[in-house]
Amino acid sequence: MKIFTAAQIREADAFTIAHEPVSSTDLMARAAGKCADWLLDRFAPVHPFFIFCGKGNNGGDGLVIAHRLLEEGYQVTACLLEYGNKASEDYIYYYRRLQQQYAGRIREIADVTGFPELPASAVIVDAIFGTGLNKPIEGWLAGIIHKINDQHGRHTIVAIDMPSGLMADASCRNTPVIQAHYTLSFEFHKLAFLLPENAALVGEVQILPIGLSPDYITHTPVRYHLADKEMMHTIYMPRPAFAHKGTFGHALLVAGSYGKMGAAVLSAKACLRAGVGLLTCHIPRCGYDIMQISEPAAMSVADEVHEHSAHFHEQADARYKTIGIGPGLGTATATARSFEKLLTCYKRPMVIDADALNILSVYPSLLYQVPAGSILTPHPKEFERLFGPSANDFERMELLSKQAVRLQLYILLKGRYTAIACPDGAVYFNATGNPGMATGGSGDVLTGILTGLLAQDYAPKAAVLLGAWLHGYAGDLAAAKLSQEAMTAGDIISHLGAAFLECFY
Ligand SMILES: NC(=O)C1=CN([C@@H]2O[C@H](COP(=O)(O)OP(=O)(O)OC[C@H]3O[C@@H](n4cnc5c(N)ncnc54)[C@H](OP(=O)(O)O)[C@@H]3O)[C@@H](O)[C@H]2O)[C@@H](O)CC1
Ligand SMILES: [K+]
Repeated sequence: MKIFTAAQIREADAFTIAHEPVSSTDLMARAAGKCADWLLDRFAPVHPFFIFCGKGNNGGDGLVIAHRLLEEGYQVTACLLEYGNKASEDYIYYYRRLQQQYAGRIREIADVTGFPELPASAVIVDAIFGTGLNKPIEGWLAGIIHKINDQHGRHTIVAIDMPSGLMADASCRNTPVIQAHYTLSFEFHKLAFLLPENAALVGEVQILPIGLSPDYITHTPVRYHLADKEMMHTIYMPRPAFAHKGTFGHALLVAGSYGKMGAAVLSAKACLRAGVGLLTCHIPRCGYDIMQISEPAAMSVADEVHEHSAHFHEQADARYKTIGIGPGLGTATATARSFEKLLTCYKRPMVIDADALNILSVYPSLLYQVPAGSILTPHPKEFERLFGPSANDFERMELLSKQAVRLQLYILLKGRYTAIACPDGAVYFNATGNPGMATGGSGDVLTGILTGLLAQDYAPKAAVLLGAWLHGYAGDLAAAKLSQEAMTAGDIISHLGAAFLECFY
């Protein structure tokens, strides 16, 4: 699914009205009607509704919703905020209709003292500002936003299109924004919904299709995308019937050090479960028995050094389709040196994670040696160590995309919506996964999966999109069976098979 900017959403709106048989008032009726359907489905008539409307088209949506709920016999107060702006044409149209039939249900509010007393079990609908917000909310309107937020623990707050005060494409940190329990948004996700800094503001997001022009949607280029199942079906490659283990590549995993062999084992198991043909693990001498016993399907090569690996560059030759490096590796100087040498001799796309990323952040010039098309998988702290801090999440997304272009790498930034930046600057968000995966070893599993997919000849972009999707999907299956609390990284691996089956069989 494409993620459009606020300006593009306005364009899509205008394009639809110009090219499809729908007027602007009808499109508003359709969009707001979808919200009303959702509200009617969710809340019984015992809930009194307070619908706060601004004077643009978001407010117009609020008026349509108010009218519809009144028609259905609900108790509704339409709270119209009179802040001096000229109302939009569609707002005026639906205001007149409401005024004609339900004048008694309209309440005009011109300052904070006009904020209504809310009875128990009231539902607040926020239709104050949507994509047209062009500056932070100030003055008494900000007071209304605070008053609504004060009700967050007592009443359900449903935002229409966006929580008022939030901008689709820019940070609103430290400005007044509605804290919604639900956001009912039209047709597309907005970038703002996918960034951690807004997690407490948007609540649960419902995307409601409103029939915007498919022509516009298909032909308008965007930077941001939300990965979906449909996309995975175009990526997944079923196995040929006459396949043998040579068909699915030989991967080298460079991982583990004294006290951190678990990371190497998890990564190896995940790589095998992702379908690699053959796997060799380069591990420190101390980890040899551990790996051999924990994962008999993997071959092991022990380093000369006991506690960490320092000679893996000697291994890295054309036998290996790809290399996954980093989980539990440690950052000993000898390890860093071996990594540096590996980067001069091995030129295929590889997967770089954890301590291998930490080595890159200590020796940033090595970043330029990383083979084009490789996949880096930092969490936010590792990302900051590599590329520096950002003032907010929007700037971090810019930086992510810029660095992927500059270095010609895939950079996967872990999070609730993991963001994957590509060498052409495009960024894909992954929506699978859950907070149960915020647990030690989860990243090592991802490295194993990505390495396994690259070895099977998935192109790096396909591998990183499919790998992130499967990792999250398996995590969701594990959480459904075991709970988010009780699941461990190993459970992600043991649900990978079910994830493949559910998604592709
Ligand atoms: N996408 C679609 O296809 C569809 C979209 N629809 C709906 O339209 C919504 C977008 O409508 P919109 O463009 O009229 O903008 P909206 O957010 O209502 O506000 C604009 C008003 O706010 C004002 N204003 C701005 N900032 C301000 C501030 N800080 N403090 C005070 N005032 C401020 C601004 O004034 P200005 O600064 O321009 O003078 C203007 O008066 C969209 O979110 C969705 O709900 C559906 O109905 C149909 C299908
Ligand atoms: K709103």
